[in-house]
Amino acid sequence: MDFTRFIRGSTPSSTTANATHEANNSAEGSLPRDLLDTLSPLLGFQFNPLMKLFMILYELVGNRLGIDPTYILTAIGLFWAASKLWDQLYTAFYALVRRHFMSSIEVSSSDDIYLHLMKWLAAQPVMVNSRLLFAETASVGAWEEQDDFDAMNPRAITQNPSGFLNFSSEEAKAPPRFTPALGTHNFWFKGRYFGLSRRKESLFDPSGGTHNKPQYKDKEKLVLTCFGRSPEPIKRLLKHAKEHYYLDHDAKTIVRRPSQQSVRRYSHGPMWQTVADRPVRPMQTVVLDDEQKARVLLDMNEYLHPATPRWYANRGIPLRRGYLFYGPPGTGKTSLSFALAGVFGLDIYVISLFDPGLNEEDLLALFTSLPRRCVVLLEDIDAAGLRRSENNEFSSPSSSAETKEQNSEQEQKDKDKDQDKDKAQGTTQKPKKKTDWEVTDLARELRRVSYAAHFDKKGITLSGLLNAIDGVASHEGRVLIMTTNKPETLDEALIRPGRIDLQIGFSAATQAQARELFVRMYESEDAVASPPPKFAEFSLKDHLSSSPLLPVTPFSELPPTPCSLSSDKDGNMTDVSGVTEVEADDEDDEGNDSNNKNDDLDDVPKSPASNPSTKSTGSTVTGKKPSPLFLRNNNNTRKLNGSTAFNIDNKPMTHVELLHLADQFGSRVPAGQFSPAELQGFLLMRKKTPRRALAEIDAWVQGVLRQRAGGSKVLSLSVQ
Ligand SMILES: Nc1ncnc2c1ncn2[C@@H]1O[C@H](COP(=O)(O)OP(=O)(O)OP(=O)(O)O)[C@@H](O)[C@H]1O
Repeated sequence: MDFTRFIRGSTPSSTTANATHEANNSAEGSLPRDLLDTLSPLLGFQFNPLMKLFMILYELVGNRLGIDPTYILTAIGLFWAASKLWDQLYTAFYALVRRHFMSSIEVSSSDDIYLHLMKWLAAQPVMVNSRLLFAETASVGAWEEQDDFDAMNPRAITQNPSGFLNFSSEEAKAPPRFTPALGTHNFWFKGRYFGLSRRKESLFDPSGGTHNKPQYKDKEKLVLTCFGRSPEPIKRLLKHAKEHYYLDHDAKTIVRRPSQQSVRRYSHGPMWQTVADRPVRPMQTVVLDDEQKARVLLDMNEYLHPATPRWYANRGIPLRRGYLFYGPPGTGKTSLSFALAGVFGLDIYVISLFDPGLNEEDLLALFTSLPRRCVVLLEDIDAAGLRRSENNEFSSPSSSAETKEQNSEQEQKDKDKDQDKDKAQGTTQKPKKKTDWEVTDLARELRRVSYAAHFDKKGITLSGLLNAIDGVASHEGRVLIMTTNKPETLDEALIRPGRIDLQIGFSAATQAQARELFVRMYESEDAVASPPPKFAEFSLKDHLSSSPLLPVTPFSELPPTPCSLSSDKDGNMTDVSGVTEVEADDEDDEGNDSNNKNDDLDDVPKSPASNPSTKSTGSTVTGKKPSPLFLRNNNNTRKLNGSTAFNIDNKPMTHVELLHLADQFGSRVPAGQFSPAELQGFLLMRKKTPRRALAEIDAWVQGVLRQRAGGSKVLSLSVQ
């Protein structure tokens, strides 16, 4: 349609003039000057700079190209309509194809699979080279940094002129992580074409999260599609991404804790969030009586065996296992929990009963959402103060009379303190007027208010905890570990058999344990860096054959392992694979070539139970010999038994010498006086100077004992 003619004809005021102009225009190439002139005052175009510009362009195109601009406008309009039509058709066609010939899987950002996929996608070259990317600051954990450092990555740490390490520019050097941006992407994987759509949606959070105001929260979703009526290729892709994610997790223990309250309750997000993945703690690094270690290891292994659930079910026993680790602070309760999780390749789920955002329903929901096999760690269970109240009802201090007692006790103490102060100042005991407020009064009042708030708080009661642990709706399959410094304060209901099946006691270090800590601190790096021990390292043929629970697993079916645990005909457990200890006996150490496995086997000391030189004292073993079990693998044993020198503090030292120093160190530490954590602290301050540690241990022991006798809880610089 010729718009110029149409408009021209529709403007009556200019009909006559048009006739003349038309003749001129036809001579000049039909320029629509008249049209514009006519329309401008009518539509007020002359006031609109944009329209003015448009008119100039309109004229220009017409004059220069000799084409009627109306044709161009018409063509653009048609193109636009065609593209819209194409869009509609494409969407309809794609929806049809998707419904009948494609498969898709959606992944929510609140799920772990999302993390797996994102990590995998970020490592795909096709994605990295994509034009639509999302950049994120990649957080580097302490252990990854170590890997970087080992690999001599250019990001290696710099030193400042004074020779000290300097990390100021470290963050700046960290490269960001690129993932596909919001929108649609396509990629090939193993010969298949996949579509990936990353979308964002807003969810209403009535809890208000941190600001306590209802708000919308963004949540992401990934949709993976592929051609074909089976989603199998996508499932394979997800499996691959998961394997990729856990590639280096074999040597890691993942630590999780409850997610934020708002995520758990309102966003339908995950109940647990990962807070750390740390290197597996090798079992041999936990210094503990071998018998105790073996007991818990064997028990846990039996419990986690795939045949166990049926055995339990057939007998109507709930599939749950609980351990109580008790003992003074710093004796290795948490360390053993982590080492156990590492041995069995389980994640650790840590719950703090002090978490103000945790109530009984949450606790139950958390236990219900645990994976099939995992370790649940409830630390310092005594400090939560869960016990029955006087009328025999289960309650926490928040609702018990105990707290009230504590409150009034404290008030009484405050009053006594005031009186003492008065006495010391020689002032007479004048009754104070109600208006004479002092700082102590204010403090007392504040405490009263905080106690009142504590009372109001809906905390976790003992019955709530018991219900979560082994109520009818409670999760089965988990291993529950409770740790406590004061087992005697626990309610017997909490630790009755069925809830706690095994109790492991920890105590201050014996001399043998002090010696072992010394060896571990200074042994060569090669010896320390043994592969993370898995359960399969312990061959349990003999044990299993006597077990009522499990079918005998043929020895050959167990994966090849660097060390094995077995029991002799008397039931004493010994190491039969080369996980051998180094004899404390110098004669044996010197000049003995222990590469011969038979020699190693001969060297294996008997378990404390069968060894007359050692004596079991409940939680610890006294005696000279260090732990024979779980100590180190064949290679390390070879190194340790040999007289090969390794460098420590740039000075050569043979293992024989190290063991000799360790013996002396152990004999100078009084048994049962220091926790392994304290000894570790002392050694860490001298972590590269074993000879200095030996020279200073006596002074340290005397200094600490003296300070303890003086009631001091802090160590002076001279003692440290
Ligand atoms: N038996 C042990 N063997 C090896 N290291 C130990 C042992 N006990 C303590 N440590 C060291 O001491 C530190 C504290 O240990 P851990 O946290 O396991 O003690 P804990 O008994 O759980 O203490 P708490 O009761 O205060 O929680 C850790 O660094 C650990 O390596």
